[in-house]
Amino acid sequence: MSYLSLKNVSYSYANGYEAVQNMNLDFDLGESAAIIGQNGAGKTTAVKLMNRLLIPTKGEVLVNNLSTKEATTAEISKMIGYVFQNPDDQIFQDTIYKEIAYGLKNQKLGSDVMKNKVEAAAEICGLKESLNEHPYNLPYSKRKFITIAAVLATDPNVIILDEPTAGQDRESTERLGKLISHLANQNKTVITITHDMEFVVREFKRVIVLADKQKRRDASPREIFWDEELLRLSDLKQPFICQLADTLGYKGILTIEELLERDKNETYYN
Ligand SMILES: Nc1ncnc2c1ncn2[C@@H]1O[C@H](COP(=O)(O)OP(=O)(O)OP(=O)(O)O)[C@@H](O)[C@H]1O
Repeated sequence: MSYLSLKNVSYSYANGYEAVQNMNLDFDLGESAAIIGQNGAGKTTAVKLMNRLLIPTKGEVLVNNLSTKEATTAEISKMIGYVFQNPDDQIFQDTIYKEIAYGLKNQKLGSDVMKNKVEAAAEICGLKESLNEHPYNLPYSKRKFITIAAVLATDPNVIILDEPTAGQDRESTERLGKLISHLANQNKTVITITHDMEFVVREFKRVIVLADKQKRRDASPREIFWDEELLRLSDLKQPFICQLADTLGYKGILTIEELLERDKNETYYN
């Protein structure tokens, strides 16, 4: 039994527009995945169904065997943390400390325990030195880490990140990669929506492609990024290294190391 399951899930918005159609997905604990797809494919709608921000119109979402139709939002958000695409939709406290601590308020923790949890989440997000600052004193890229820290502090088993690399420089993108590995080592599940294909190749072993409201494929990055028909039908592009390898006539390459190795062997044998 998977920890998180979408079973034949469809969702229509109030205006009648169906954004997710008959979707089936399963996630075990410790299993991370990237969700990719064109704008409007239904990615954000799908993840909002996972944490009960939306409730399926048809089908069922089960979290640890509990249907989101029967659970409260508070029950589900203890298990599934969601980091919004835009941090400014999530930040409303006047210090970073208070922002990270906010989700812990109902847990009736002693102030020392609370402080330890806030500091641990801040540390991993590179914010430990800024806890007394106003969130808006920090640039957008760091504000995104404030919202990640606020979710991590509540210690959910599943963390959903919506476009985490958007607006991030290389250093912050590397920090995100380390964070995802760290969470996987703690048996957490990280589900990341992204348009950043290089990030997908570096950080994920499982990729889910959504197109036109539906799941098109759920496979490894190599299978996804060398499935030319899938990419064409889903209007997706290969990562740059795959494109370069393709131009050189090498199929199935995913990383620069693999490309250099293949090129060395070809040169050697020729
Ligand atoms: N509140 C809403 N009411 C009606 N339609 C909506 C609403 N929110 C989203 N949609 C529509 O549902 C479809 C799927 O939107 P969704 O945000 O899930 O796509 P997405 O794959 O996350 O896209 P993006 O990459 O642009 O964030 C889009 O056509 C969008 O316009």
